[in-house]
Amino acid sequence: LRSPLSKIPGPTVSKFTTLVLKWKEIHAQRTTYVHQLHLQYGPVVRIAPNEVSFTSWEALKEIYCSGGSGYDKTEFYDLFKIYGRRTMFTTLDKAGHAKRKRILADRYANSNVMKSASVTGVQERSSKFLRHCVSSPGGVADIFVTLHAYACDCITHHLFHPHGTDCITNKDDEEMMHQVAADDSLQNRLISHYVPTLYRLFSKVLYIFAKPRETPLADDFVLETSQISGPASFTLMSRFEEKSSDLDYIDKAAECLDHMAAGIDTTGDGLCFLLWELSQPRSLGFQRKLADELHQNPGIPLDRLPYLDAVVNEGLRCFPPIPMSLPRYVPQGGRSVDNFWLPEQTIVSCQAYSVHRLNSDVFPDGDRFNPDRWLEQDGDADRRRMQFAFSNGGRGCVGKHLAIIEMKTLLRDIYSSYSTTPHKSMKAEDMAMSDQLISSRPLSQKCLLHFHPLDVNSQ
Ligand code: HEM
Repeated sequence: LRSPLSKIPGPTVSKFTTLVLKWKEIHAQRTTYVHQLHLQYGPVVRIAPNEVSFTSWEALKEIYCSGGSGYDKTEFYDLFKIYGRRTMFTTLDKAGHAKRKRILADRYANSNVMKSASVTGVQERSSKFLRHCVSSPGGVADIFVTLHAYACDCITHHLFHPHGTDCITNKDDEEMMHQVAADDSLQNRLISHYVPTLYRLFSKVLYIFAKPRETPLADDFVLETSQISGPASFTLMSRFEEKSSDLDYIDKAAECLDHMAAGIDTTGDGLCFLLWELSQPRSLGFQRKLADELHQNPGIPLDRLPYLDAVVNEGLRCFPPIPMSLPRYVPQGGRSVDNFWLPEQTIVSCQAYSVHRLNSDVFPDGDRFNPDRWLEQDGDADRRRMQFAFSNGGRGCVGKHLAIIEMKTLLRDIYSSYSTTPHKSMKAEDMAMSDQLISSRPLSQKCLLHFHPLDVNSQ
């Protein structure tokens, strides 16, 4: 009550306990709970005794960009350690993170991602995705699963080519991909994080009710594949061969598995929500505009298609695959964020879902899917800096360029030749957002779409 945080708006319960927030987390509803609090209390909300959530650009810049990579991460990221090791994603402090990033970032730079061998690999996998969907019985495909397969094939291509997966057609690879993507360990992992002693004592009992994360097939795949020499020169593995003295064998495998996990659900679910939205009757006009742009510009490079760019940006704005808070600690000495003084070690964060919907000066009518907003010259710079789907600053997504190429290639392939509509069995609730540990997926874990061939001549 006497903490400097007592002046921050928020529900009374936040002054006394973290229990309500934890309850919402365990029930996969953290993002919508925090969003409701922002709607009620404004851009700065105390969500727990030692935790504050923000939505403004000033706060976002301070927390994630100050000093280059913003404030240090909290122990929440310990939950994502792999083989007991810290990866670039799970390194908490600035110095450790910068050291690891110097080794890895090169292979995710746009100039490397855009190399012909890299782009051709994505293109082949996108064509395979489309062939698979349109040859499904009645032209109806469950894109939720197939998009994960596509994303897995693309990321493993970038990590290991020519030893990547073929989840779209190979059942064993698909099963391995499921272990990484269909993760139902939310409750188990949160309990291990919040009550570690209890967890150690009762983990066997807990196992019956809440499964831990187990990925034996993916572990084997990565441990084996990351030892094969002679990978293609654009891959992360080839970078590891160049820098072989900097990381040991387990560290390299941990990074690879981490990038697989980071690249499957995010790109897969982001595309899933976007294709679902484009298929709705309310969005068919946007789908038509996209198809028109693609027909009028055959063979034009992906980065010169403004409507395609607008559709991808609007998809990521409305349905950010990581919609929830990215927690950081206020550094030593405390800081002022959005005009509130916060003592050191206060947990602060922004969540993309709220940043994208509540800054109405930048995104008017923020709940509405409207790609056209990205075509307006006015406010363009503000919109792009508030695009928080990949986070911002030095700890923003390293896989951003790869993810964007995957998304644009697939959208171009689909809407150049097909239109999509939802299957009649699908309901809006099926596609409600279900929070996982850090990302969010469609509640029903299925998304059935009809693929209708376009009559190109009548266009
Ligand atoms: C649409 C797709 C994607 C979205 C929306 C996305 C989003 C994000 C976000 C929000 C972060 C910051 C997380 C945090 O601070 O806690 C992040 C970090 C990261 N992402 Fe992505 N991501 C996507 C695809 C990918 C892909 C394809 C890869 C493959 C390598 C990848 C690898 C990573 C890694 C390694 C980090 C940690 C970066 C660091 O700490 O420096 N992501 N991503």
